[in-house]
Amino acid sequence: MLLGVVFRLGALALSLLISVSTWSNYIYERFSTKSAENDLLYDFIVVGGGSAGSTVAGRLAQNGFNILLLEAGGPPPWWATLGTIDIPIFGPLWQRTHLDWSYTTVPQTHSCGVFKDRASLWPRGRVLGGSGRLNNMVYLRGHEKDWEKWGFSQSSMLHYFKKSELHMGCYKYDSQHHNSDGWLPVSDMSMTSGLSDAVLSAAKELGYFVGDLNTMSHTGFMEVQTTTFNGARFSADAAFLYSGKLPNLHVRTNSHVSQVILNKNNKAKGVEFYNLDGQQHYSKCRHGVILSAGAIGSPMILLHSGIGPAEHLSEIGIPVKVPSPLVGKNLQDHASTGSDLVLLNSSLSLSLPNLVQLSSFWDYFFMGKGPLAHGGCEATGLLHTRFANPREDPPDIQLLVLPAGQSFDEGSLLRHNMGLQDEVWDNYFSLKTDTDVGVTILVILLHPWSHGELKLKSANPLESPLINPKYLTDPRDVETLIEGIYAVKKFIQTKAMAKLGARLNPKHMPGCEMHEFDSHDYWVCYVKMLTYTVYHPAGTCQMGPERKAVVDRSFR
Ligand SMILES: Cc1cc2nc3c(=O)[nH]c(=O)nc-3n(C[C@H](O)[C@H](O)[C@H](O)COP(=O)(O)OP(=O)(O)OC[C@H]3O[C@@H](n4cnc5c(N)ncnc54)[C@H](O)[C@@H]3O)c2cc1C
Repeated sequence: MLLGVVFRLGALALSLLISVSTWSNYIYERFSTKSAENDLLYDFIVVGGGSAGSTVAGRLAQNGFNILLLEAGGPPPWWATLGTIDIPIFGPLWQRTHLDWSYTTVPQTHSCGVFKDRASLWPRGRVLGGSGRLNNMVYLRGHEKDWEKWGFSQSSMLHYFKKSELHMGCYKYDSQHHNSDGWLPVSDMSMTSGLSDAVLSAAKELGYFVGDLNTMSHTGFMEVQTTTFNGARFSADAAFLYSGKLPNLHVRTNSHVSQVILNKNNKAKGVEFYNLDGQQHYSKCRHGVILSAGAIGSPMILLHSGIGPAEHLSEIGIPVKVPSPLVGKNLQDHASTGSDLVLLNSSLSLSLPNLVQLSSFWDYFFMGKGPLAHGGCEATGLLHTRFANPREDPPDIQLLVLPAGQSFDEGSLLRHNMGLQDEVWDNYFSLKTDTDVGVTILVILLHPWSHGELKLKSANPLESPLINPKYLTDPRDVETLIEGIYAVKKFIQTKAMAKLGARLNPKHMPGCEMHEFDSHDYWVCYVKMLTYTVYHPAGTCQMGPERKAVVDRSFR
């Protein structure tokens, strides 16, 4: 209880710091003199300075192009120079602050039953570095079968992964798959709780491959690799925007792009954007506008530019310039389930008491390790369930091992970040004895059959859109998640996990009391109640050869 209060006070102090920084940022942007972009002609305008935009802007600038990067959020706040924003374990603290777009989906009909209004809260970074400044930093490349399905070879993808990588972990001498002179640091965990060791031993017991999954050809398990340096978060802006001297790269923050300006032949010739003070600006480009505003921001900009499904645009009063029926469609997210599903009777070295100790701050700031350097996830696995063919299909389930669950912070922050109903917190997550430790082997659906959509609410470019992921509307997704839960059950029956006293959380998920615990019907109900996002929305600017697709295979 006391620790919960300490954690809450800490969170409050940080929120105050964030508010002060918002205002100082505003005052700086409002009153400082800016160069007049209106008069400049850039080679490319890159919209969105997140993981993708920072990379593409940095690379193009490195190749001599004159680049304008426009980011709606601010630069990392001034207190970030103290290193606070990059402390891995603090990631969840920045959600629902001004660094986050704080989206909420529409109520879900087949999922998310335990969340307020049956909605899923979707954090997305609104700051230079984008969602890479809020994320869990797990570095896991796509599987070769995924790339093949999209028509890219593993070898060409490997070339680019290696090019960007500065591998500092135990695989740095594996030059076939890793590289040590790129710009993006990839490190091993500097601290684990003991859970990943048990899970990896259990994986061996069960006959899974245990080793490097970033070769892109394996299924099996590994301890996670993270985009960190010396224990601290290293987002793409840090890697690609500041790593070289790039005078031809102009980064402009607090600039919300509302639309792409098209010439009479429908060729992009520039963008319209708004500053914090609501002033409208324009910038022009010679070769093109690159939209990298994320799976929410990019389709929004297209729709506001009059590029999208004609009927939807007419409905909200935006003149149709280029009918493109799939803009905003095909929304896919990795749905997941299983938080606090496993109970241990042994304590782990990552716990709230360890986190708030002075020695943890010492370890982090002076040694680059300790509980503060923990990004939340420790080990991961890629599996084929009985619904996927290992010879032809990519893995359909990912397991992500977290030595914590919703109950970790005693209800102070994480449950609010998720929008969990209070009664569900009280009746399921908060009830634990002194000996029980709730941990998570999150079951993640890698290839959802259920596809959703994004639509605009109005013609106001600053208004949040309607986001409907339609989680679990296709029953095959429910069955695949249940197969993942069965895999978790096999793990907790291993000798390695028995040593920690691992067992299934015996409590009924609220709303599923009518089903016999551990029956198939119970799990159907469970996954429909406890459906999490793992924050990977994608697909809203669908790529494809068909004329209907939003972009072609060169992303044009
Ligand atoms: C909490 C969380 C945990 C995650 N954990 C992991 C993980 O461990 N491993 C992993 O690989 N992935 C993880 N992800 C996902 C990963 O961070 C994203 O897939 C990735 O950052 C997406 O990159 P992006 O460039 O497409 O979008 P973003 O990084 O979100 O960047 C988009 C940028 O565009 C800006 N923008 C949006 N609209 C406009 C506009 N109109 N004008 C100007 N700028 C605009 C935004 O402010 C933002 O900076 C996580 C995400 C979250 C939120």
